[in-house]
Amino acid sequence: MTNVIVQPTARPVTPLGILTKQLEAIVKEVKQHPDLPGELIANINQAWRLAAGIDPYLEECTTPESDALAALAKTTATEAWGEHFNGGTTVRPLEQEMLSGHIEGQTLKMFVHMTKAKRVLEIGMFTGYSALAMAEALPEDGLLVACEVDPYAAEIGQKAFQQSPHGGKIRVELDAALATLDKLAEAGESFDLVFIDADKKEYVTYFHKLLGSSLLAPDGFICVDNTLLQGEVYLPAEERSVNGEAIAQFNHTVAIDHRVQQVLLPLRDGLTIIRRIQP
Ligand SMILES: C[S@@+](CC[C@H](N)C(=O)[O-])C[C@H]1O[C@@H](n2cnc3c(N)ncnc32)[C@H](O)[C@@H]1O
Repeated sequence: MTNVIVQPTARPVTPLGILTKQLEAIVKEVKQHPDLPGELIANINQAWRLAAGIDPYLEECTTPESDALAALAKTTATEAWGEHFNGGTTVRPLEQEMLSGHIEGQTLKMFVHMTKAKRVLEIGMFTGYSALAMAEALPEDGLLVACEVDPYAAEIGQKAFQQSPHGGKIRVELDAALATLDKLAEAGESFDLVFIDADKKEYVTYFHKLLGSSLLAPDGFICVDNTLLQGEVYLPAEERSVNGEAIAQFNHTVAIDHRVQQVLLPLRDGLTIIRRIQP
């Protein structure tokens, strides 16, 4: 019996990925109707090509990931996550699509370089891809504290960290993120860069805890993943999932908070960058 299955293709989990898949289906359908106006068919084809070409082009023009990151992405993609949850191996329903990946990993790594961060906090580590990507940009005496509640995912990450010269900069906190944040705040720990990527329903609480404690350094930045939530945040509210509603409320909370400035980048499933402008 094996607990590993090969899943080479992840399902689309970004607005662009979903749009591309839908356009692809429309292109196929249109091919069955040669009686449609030629200009309409050409426009639909062009729309599909424009959408489908973006992600491969970003991959092509971005610095390749390290061997350690590539191996970790491959390991994560071949785990039988559905079976693991059904069999009780993982405490949460996890899936390969949770991994941030090449472009977002290199973006976060670049942010660590740009901010010259020495202490990074990640809330939601999964198998450690984004943690390792950011750790690769930390100085030798830098530290990344990674919060994860699932022991199985965390173990995969820790094994991968041992294979990287940068893994020694990562400390894993295995517990519910809110408990870890309280513990870190009580210890007076502080971080130059925080990456939020755990439970969408807790994002608002993470945000308030970071700003209301020592956790976010005075000049610190917060990066928040999935702030487009597959487009649900700008599509009609009655069509939203629980996570879509949680992210819509998070985005609104940040937008009206006068202590911060923020920008929502349409990278992958949406990445918001926040900086504190007053205590
Ligand atoms: C989207 S994944 C993180 C992906 C990771 N940052 C990456 O780029 O590969 C979210 C992770 O957060 C973890 N998580 C969810 N809720 C949590 C909580 N309350 N406390 C700690 N971890 C949590 C999940 O177990 C999951 O591994």
